[in-house]
Amino acid sequence: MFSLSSTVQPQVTIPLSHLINAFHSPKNTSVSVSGVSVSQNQYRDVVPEHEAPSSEPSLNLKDLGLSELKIGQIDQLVENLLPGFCKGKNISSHWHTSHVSAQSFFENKYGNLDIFSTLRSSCLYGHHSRALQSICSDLQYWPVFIQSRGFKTLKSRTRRLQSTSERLAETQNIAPSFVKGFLLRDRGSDVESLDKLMKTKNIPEAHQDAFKTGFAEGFLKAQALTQKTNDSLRRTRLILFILLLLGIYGLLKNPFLSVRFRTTTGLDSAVDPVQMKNVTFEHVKGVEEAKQELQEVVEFLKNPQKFTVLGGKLPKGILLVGPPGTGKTLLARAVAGEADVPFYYASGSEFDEMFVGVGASRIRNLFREAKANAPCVIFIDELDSVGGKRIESPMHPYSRQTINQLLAEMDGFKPNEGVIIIGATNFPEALDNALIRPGRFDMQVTVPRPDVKGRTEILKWYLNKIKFDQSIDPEIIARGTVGFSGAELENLVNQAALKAAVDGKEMVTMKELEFSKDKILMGPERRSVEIDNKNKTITAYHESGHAIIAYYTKDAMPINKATIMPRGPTLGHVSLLPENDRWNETRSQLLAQMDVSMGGRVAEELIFGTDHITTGASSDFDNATKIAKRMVTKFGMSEKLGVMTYSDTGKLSPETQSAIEQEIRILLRDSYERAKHILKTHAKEHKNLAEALLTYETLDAKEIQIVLEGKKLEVR
Ligand SMILES: Nc1ncnc2c1ncn2[C@@H]1O[C@H](COP(=O)(O)OP(=O)(O)OP(=O)(O)O)[C@@H](O)[C@H]1O
Ligand SMILES: [Zn+2]
Repeated sequence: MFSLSSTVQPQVTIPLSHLINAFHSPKNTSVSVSGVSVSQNQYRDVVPEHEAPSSEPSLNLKDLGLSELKIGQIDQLVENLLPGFCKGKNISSHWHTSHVSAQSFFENKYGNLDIFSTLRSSCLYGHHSRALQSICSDLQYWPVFIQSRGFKTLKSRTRRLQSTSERLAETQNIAPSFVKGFLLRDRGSDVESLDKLMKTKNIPEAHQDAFKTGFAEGFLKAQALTQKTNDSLRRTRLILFILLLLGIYGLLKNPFLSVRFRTTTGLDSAVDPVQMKNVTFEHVKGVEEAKQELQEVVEFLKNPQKFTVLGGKLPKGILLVGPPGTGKTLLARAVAGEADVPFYYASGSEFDEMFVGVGASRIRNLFREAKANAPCVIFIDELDSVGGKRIESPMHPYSRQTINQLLAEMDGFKPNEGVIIIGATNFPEALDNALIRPGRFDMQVTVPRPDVKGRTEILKWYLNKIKFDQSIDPEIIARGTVGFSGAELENLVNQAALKAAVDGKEMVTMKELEFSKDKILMGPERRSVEIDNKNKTITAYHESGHAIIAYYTKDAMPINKATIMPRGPTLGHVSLLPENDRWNETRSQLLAQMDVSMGGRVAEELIFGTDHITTGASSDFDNATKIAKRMVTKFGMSEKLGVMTYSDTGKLSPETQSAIEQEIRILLRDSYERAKHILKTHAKEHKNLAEALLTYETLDAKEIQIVLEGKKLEVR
């Protein structure tokens, strides 16, 4: 409230807002003060049509008894109130006031904002802060600036809202344009909906103000939250974008995507050739036939012209087929070494990666480099892993790409272009037929396990590389290592040398050779394993069971050694060795092998009873089942199924599958019965041999024979 102290009027106390409203109330379409009519727009904002007149009764000067005020007096009045306010400042001398109710008073402040912000400007507020302040402190209402913390009245709350809207307005200066637009959008509808909301909620008059305050505060909080969310959203987007860029950069740098050969052993030489000068046919022993067949390839590589003049066509691709460790890779290196040409090594299993197309691209790289360095040898080891039968299945839609690329490359150069491709595989039957047709890998060279003669040569070759006792006869060792491959023989000599070194010996003797042979046949000794007597006894009778069956079955392989020393994964072992190389095996030999395998379980059942049989026979049954299955499905040794072979039993009809299983079951059952019969017949020998094993732990063929003949063994 403020008091008009001028002489013009008796002491009247009215709120400034009422005064302001009175100047502009609709009733006073023209303010006739001292007879001067003043057009309405000089004193009030044009109230937009859509704004409904406010509900609050408006006051007019007459009601306030101020109708006789003259215009000069009003200016004088304002001058007293706000000195300098009207003089010389480009501040209009009329007040903008709202004609809507007090509820929307503060949002109309935007229209008045320039007034209030000017008021706030230092020229007025700064210089006149004392005058304005002193006046308004009487007025109890500081138009905009003083937040009175006294009791809350309707107006004061409105003022707070006003100051709140001021804060909102302030943010306009710092908020980005879209936030400005949001803040500045017509708030009228908010307020109206607020009115409506209060009406629908029947909020009592006394609480409406609190409701509005709460609304405004909530709105402001929401604004602040939105601002914060927007900021964090922007930061997150920025971080994700940077990560994406880094990820793309990393992928492009990834060696897989660069589709170059990786620098792992074996593949980089596929692109960078290796000269094999130091490997010749001299280094390959025991495979004379293979060496013969490859000799002509060496001639061609040494002198391709000789072949082109004659018009002869050399094979583009040579396939080396044989079991693991028989010297296929060695032979390919020897061909390149003999011809003194670059050697490109690639392992089939490393061509294909998880990325589609990498395999085909690596093959293209390989052939491109080789052609540039012709004459040369390309060696692809494990050819079956890249040239395997093409799997027509949705699971492997790209398995054909690499092999098709290989076929295309092989067709892509002429036979006498000076590039020889040598492939090696242990499983020729797994190769795609398109690979082995004429014009591709059309020359096949078998690299078998060496025979006793070949083994003797290989043993001599490697023994000559170490210090060994001259009393050693390589042939004896060769006889005792039937079925060994070149790699196993090399390993045997190497292990013997290590054993001699560990024992501090000067040279390798027969003992070390035997030790390493057992190691290769039965696995490394596990002396540290503590086996209790009960388990030792079971193992002794189990292994003796195998030995007895082997000893008393005509076509079984001779026993080499029996031991209850834990070796590798087993607690005991009986090793058998054919007396000479077996190029083929007869039905009775296969049946004998099955019976020997059954000997362990049968022994446990006969000695300890069916309730005490152990799991120790699982690998024996695997072995026997494998032999029986090959007899029925591969070797045509089943009367019922005849000579038909069944390669992929998974694709057979259920009837055929059950017929095959039936036949296998019969073979195994008969084998079990045969073994039971032998062990029942030789129960005494079985017991003697088990006790000897418990005493001596390991018995060789001779010692086993002595025990089974009922003789005494010398004390060791
Ligand atoms: N006939 C052999 N004469 C001499 N050494 C041999 C012979 N066979 C194998 N070796 C030795 O065994 C090692 C392995 O042989 P190589 O890698 O050539 O066999 P592979 O048939 O290629 O085996 P895989 O089929 O597993 O690749 C050779 O480095 C060599 O020392
Ligand atoms: Zn066994």
